Amino acid sequence: MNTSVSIRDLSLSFGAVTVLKDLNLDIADGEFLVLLGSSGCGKSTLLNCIAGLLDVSEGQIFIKDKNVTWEEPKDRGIGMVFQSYALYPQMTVEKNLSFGLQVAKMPKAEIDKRVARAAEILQIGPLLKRKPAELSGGQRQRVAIGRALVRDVDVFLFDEPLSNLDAKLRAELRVEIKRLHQSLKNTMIYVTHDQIEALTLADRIAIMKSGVIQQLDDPMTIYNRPRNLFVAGFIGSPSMNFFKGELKEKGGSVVFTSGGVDFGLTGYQADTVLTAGRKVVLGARPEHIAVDGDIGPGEEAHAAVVDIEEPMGADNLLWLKLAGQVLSVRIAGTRRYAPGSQVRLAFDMSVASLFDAETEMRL
Ligand SMILES: Nc1ncnc2c1ncn2[C@@H]1O[C@H](COP(=O)(O)OP(=O)(O)OP(=O)(O)O)[C@@H](O)[C@H]1O
Repeated sequence: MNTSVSIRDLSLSFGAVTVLKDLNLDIADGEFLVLLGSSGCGKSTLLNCIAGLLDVSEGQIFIKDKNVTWEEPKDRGIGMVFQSYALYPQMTVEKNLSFGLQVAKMPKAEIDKRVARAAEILQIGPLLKRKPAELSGGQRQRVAIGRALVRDVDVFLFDEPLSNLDAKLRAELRVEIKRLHQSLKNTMIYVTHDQIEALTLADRIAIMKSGVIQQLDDPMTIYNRPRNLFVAGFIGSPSMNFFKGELKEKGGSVVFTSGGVDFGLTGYQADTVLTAGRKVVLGARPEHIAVDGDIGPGEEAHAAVVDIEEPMGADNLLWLKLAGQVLSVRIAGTRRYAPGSQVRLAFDMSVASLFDAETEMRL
């Protein structure tokens, strides 16, 4: 791979607290990489190390094959977009865009060209004479992106750029950022705790927990083949269903058993040999369980009872009881079930996940 950013054995501690430990990560030229994790997992710290806003304790950072570990932020070829916009309040939008270039003594004609191009790409031309206070949150964030854009950087760094916006605007700007990446093809590293942003924007997602990357893969692999229980539970809304149980021998093959109910594992794509006696957790996403009429001929089905339903327009989320456990199943919004209804359920094991109960790793 043609590497744009390379992080080697990076560690960072604040006093006695180690936030990042021996972290390695290669980001390809033109890639959209999302750092995803809950609050405090170290994703902003990692981004700030790449930006040069924090000194690393150990390790090295390369951008375009150049060791930038101890370079000033301005010399790294990066542009950063923050959650808080960080615009100069007393300057017009135009001045906010051009100021950095003027300080760098760029010729006026070139500055004008770049500002005009950024304004066109981000559709902020009519706002150039306004000050930040006269803009909406979404417009301010466009200006903040424009400020990185005019600098013509190799790598864009985004730190939760959409967090301060309301849900509708967030969805709109998410699409714009994706469009921006498709047209510019720059390397982009994007920090978020929002799994929808991660799944929709990323070429690859690095999911972090306690300063350690848990899985680095394309969104569909992360969604369909989570490496461990943490990733499986973090990605997906509504969450994946988890059943505690164990593997057992039945009629010459290994099945999963839980609460006295046996589930055949036909179609399961195991990474390791499945051995009877092992304590495991079965994970099944709500849309990977078929109900009644959706069950194919000859498919193994189990009796369950509807507890409640949550109609959401396009989808209906059924909460059911099976083998003494509660699970959720997503069906079409037009299909309705009264509480107490008896239904049949079939699990699609080809897209299910099995985890070792002790190590929590995928089997
Ligand atoms: N200057 C600092 N001094 C001490 N600890 C810090 C400092 N900055 C961050 N930390 C700690 O480092 C850990 C990682 O912080 P970081 O901001 O990278 O997390 P994050 O995943 O980006 O979370 P958030 O989404 O809340 O910003 C946290 O436990 C935080 O308390």
